[in-house]
Amino acid sequence: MIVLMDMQMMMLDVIYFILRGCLRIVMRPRTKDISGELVLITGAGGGLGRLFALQFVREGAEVVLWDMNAETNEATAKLVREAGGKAHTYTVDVTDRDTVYKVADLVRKDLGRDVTFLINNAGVVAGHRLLDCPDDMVERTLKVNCHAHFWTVKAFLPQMKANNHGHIVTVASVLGLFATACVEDYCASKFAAVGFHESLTHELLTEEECDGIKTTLVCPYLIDNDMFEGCKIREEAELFLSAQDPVYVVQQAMNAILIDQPLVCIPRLTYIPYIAKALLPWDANVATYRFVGSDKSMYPFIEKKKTAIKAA
Ligand SMILES: NC(=O)C1=CN([C@@H]2O[C@H](COP(=O)(O)OP(=O)(O)OC[C@H]3O[C@@H](n4cnc5c(N)ncnc54)[C@H](OP(=O)(O)O)[C@@H]3O)[C@@H](O)[C@H]2O)C=CC1
Ligand SMILES: CC1=C(/C=C/C(C)=C/C=C/C(C)=C/C=O)C(C)(C)CCC1
Repeated sequence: MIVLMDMQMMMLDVIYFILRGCLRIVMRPRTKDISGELVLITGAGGGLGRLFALQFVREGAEVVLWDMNAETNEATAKLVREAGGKAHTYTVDVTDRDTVYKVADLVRKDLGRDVTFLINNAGVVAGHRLLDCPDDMVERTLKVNCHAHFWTVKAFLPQMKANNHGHIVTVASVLGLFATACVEDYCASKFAAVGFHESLTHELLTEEECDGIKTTLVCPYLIDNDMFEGCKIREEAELFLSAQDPVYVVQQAMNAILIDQPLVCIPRLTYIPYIAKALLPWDANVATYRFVGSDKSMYPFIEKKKTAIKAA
């Protein structure tokens, strides 16, 4: 009897959330006010990290910038200050667990307050085919794109839990939802980051005293910057799915964060291959990947990397 009542409640919930999801497509929910929040961004010296810093400051937040490159990190801080915001820089290699914990304590001591938003954005890719990829590069990708998320979340979640307030953002990739050839290190690390993020989200949902801590998984498609320079799908397909403007990607991610959206794929078209992967037979997916030229999309990227290494 109880199971039937539970099932009825569950079905009502499912219908309610589907309808709410549809309504949200046409009517944007109210955004939350993040003025005064303390936002920590990893990989803040780079493309998306820097843009995230500027967007958060525009929304009235204060930013803590972590990057292993002190120079580029300072350059981000300078831009933030020129925009009228407050920025605090720390040189941190996020793969170094002890440093992450030590600097997390230092941030709390220096600023006298808790980090409320954590943006796990730092990311790398080896850019070699599997058999040409040095082992230490494989390890580095997994450490930066996945392991580091464990260390930063373990460092800041206790403060968020104590206040029942916070937001954890994982910048993953569409390559954490479906894969393509020749980026094994990257896909493995991003699939792992997605798994970590989802499990963490479920853990927070099961703990009542954590209902004030939100999570957002950001999965962008190829971005028009240096990281995957050369990556290309079939020309005709590029008319529908081109490399994304980094500013647009960060704006879309911010929109999702501000309405506590759990997952955002950028652009929206990339939800289709994600769903198709689960629904279609493997070979049917392979046929579509071949048709749009995504099976060999990394070849020119890897060639470019090789040429750059030879030239250096
Ligand atoms: N570019 C793309 O096409 C896409 C990127 N993404 C993801 O978006 C995120 C941001 O990428 P994007 O801005 O394009 O890349 P960038 O290379 O421009 O930025 C990444 C930043 O992370 C820093 N970083 C790397 N390793 C560490 C480390 N161990 N500790 C601290 N900081 C580190 C880099 O420093 P340094 O410059 O010194 O190496 C750099 O400043 C990444 O997670 C990436 O995987 C997702 C989808 C597409
Ligand atoms: C595999 C695949 C595609 C191509 C994906 C590519 C080329 C993604 C590149 C993403 C990058 C570089 C992400 C970085 O984090 C399409 C065209 C969507 C069609 C469906 C399958």
